[in-house]
Amino acid sequence: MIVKYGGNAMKSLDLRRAVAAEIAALRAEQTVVVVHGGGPVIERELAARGLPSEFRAGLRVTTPEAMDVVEMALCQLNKQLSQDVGHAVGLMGRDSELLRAEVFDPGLGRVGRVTGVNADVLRALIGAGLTPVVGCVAVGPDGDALNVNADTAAGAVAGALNEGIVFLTDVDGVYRNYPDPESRAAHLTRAEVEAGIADGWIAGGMIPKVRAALDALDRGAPFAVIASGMHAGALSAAARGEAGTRVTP
Ligand SMILES: Nc1ncnc2c1ncn2[C@@H]1O[C@H](COP(=O)(O)OP(=O)(O)O)[C@@H](O)[C@H]1O
Ligand SMILES: CC(=O)N[C@@H](CCC(=O)OP(=O)(O)O)C(=O)O
Repeated sequence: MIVKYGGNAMKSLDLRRAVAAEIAALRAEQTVVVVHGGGPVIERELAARGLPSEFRAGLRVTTPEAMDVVEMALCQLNKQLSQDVGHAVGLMGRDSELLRAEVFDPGLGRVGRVTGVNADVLRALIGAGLTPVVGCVAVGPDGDALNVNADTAAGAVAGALNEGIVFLTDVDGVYRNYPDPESRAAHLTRAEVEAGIADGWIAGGMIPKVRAALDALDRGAPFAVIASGMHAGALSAAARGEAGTRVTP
């Protein structure tokens, strides 16, 4: 299974370690590949350098200067997470061309769209009993780094490995009436997702997440669930289909 671990569910060291412990526990039952973001860490490092943060439809406008900061911040986080999870190897998309990408939209700067995943590297690590922990910086056609939204990267990895995916975040799933948790949708079809984006009740960072879920299903993932990483036991409940929002074709 692929676990996408985002910045909102790692805002404190305690939370980060709690999620890592859940990932480690899940590994007793099944093979796990972790794909991570780190939005809040990136924000902090950009702010420390006086660089602005601007998002369009959930994607960070990434100047070459910001790209350096994104890569630096995510590389450090990658090593911390891989240590937290244990028996793991931390990799970025540049390692063995694990994540290849092209420029998504020149207006967003160095933001990437994934064009290829080196699944053999992941399979080799898994075969050696190691958990891959993948940071969402890809290599572009020019050999330079591209900033890929971590949900998008995780969806592409799930598709390439034909494995199911759980997107961990700070809400219990997709709410029909955000921020009311009572309005969580247990299931959403592609048509409902598209309508939700068009009508505006799926917004901001939830847009790349639902799109990545659909993309993962299109590429061959057997299931895609968006769930909270904020409560103990949430990951295994989501993996069993007992929590979160399951996106279906
Ligand atoms: N319909 C919705 N249901 C739940 N969350 C939503 C919805 N629309 C927008 N959101 C926002 O999406 C956020 C999750 O996306 P994001 O902040 O990118 O998370 P992460 O950093 O965990 O990837 C939620 O915290 C919430 O603010
Ligand atoms: C292009 C783009 O938006 N890249 C994201 C990559 C990190 C990420 O996605 O982190 P979360 O999973 O914590 O949101 C960014 O720069 O914030």
